[in-house]
Amino acid sequence: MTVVLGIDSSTQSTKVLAVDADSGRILADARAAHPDGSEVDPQHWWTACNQAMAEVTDQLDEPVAAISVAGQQHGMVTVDAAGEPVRPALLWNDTRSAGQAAELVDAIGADAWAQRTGLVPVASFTVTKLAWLAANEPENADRVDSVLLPHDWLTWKLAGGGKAEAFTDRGDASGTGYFSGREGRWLPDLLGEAFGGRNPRLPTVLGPTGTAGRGPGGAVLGAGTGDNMAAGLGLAAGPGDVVISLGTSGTVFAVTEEATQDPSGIVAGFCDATGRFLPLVCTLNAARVLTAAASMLDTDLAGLDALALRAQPGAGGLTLLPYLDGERTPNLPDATGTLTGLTRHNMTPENLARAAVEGMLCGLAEGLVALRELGVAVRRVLLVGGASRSAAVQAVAPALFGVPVEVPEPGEYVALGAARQAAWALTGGEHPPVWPVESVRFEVEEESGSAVWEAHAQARRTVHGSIQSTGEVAAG
Ligand SMILES: Nc1ncnc2c1ncn2[C@@H]1O[C@H](COP(=O)(O)OP(=O)(O)O)[C@@H](O)[C@H]1O
Ligand SMILES: O=C(CO)[C@@H](O)[C@H](O)COP(=O)(O)O
Repeated sequence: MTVVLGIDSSTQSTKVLAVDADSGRILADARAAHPDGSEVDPQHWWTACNQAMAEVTDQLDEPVAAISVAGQQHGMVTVDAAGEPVRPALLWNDTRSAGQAAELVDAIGADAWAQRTGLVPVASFTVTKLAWLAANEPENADRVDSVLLPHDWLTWKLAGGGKAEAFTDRGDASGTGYFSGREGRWLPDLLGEAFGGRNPRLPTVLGPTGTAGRGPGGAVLGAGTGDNMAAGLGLAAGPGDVVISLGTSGTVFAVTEEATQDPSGIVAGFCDATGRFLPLVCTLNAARVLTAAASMLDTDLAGLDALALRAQPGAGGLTLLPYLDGERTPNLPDATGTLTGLTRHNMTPENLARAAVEGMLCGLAEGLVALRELGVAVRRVLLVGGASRSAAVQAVAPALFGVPVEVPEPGEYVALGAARQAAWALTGGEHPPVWPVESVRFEVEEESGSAVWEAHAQARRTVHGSIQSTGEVAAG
């Protein structure tokens, strides 16, 4: 048996799966938590990665032949000439660089950004974080020898760190804001302009089956990729499939043959992990809206589900705009959440729970509309991420998305995608190994979706006006 490891180093935790490369059967799994916060010392990820890997390998009889790491996208990991982090990493959900994002858009215009990089800068993207570092911590900026993403840094650490060469893939590179997905190359001029004329070293970009050296025990290291790209690979998403992930972030994405460009900035034109493209919409507020709502209602996640399922669609007229951590799509980095429509009669725990589920899902439903507008076919939604396990989410999602929803089992598709990439790195060839994916299907049974969605859109217009992609809020 050939054993491969897939590692998912995402915002809240590291998850590791050991998989039989021939059948796709899961042999062992483990997870280790990360600290909270949008600024994190990468050493915490390394500690969690080693802890979860050790737990998995202790359960195996065979050696590990290959390893791939999938990581949360966009995080700015700055490394000095001695190979040490210059400062804690700034994560994708850190909004402090919103001002720099707006300045970068003003400098060359949203159309030029979309054409050159597939993206229009918002605070999540690495390029804006480097601009923030240059403006606010110039001494740290001067010490930066290379800039890596979380998955690049972990792969490099697995290869021994120090003098080992650093690698990335086109999927994760496409989320930096200084990479051209269509041309498959870095854009050092954009990086230099954002980073005050500095041009740090960047990792070598590998193709889907490229290898990044050898890791622990001589295991082959795959290129790794961003967590959303890995989920696409783990699910073998094809035409008509839209993946919606309800993790720390909410993401809506599809795999396409052609690169997309959306100058409105709503859909980011990323690359995928198979040589194709991954148009994606991301919200900052997903699974943690439900944990926050459960805590407010003094219950747990199962209790929140039970409450939400007792309420009627539309939550008796309550609408939650769940911008609890600010928001990226729509681009409202400084927003807070809003609950509208309260009356003495509808202010019940059941309606509050239902409004939290509907509010979170409406943010994703907007992403589905944006993908459709770019010509992406939507025949079914594949729902993954921690909150896809919620019974209330599974019940409410089909009506709001307007298409059948399939929840694949088991749940860790980012780690599974990383494992599949590792197996592909061993075999080479045009296509990754075929592994079966079982799922449970939920049909559209209620007509209530469009009314809930319209109430959400109306609340958004009332509270935030009509929102432009650059973060401007125009009354309207
Ligand atoms: N049954 C559930 N209902 C709602 N949320 C859940 C459930 N199970 C897990 N979650 C939430 O999912 C989140 C973790 O999802 P995950 O996809 O692992 O996140 P990430 O990969 O972004 O770190 C946590 O916020 C957790 O509370
Ligand atoms: O910024 C994005 C996508 O553009 C996020 O999806 C991050 O990749 C973090 O993902 P999770 O930790 O929520 O899985």
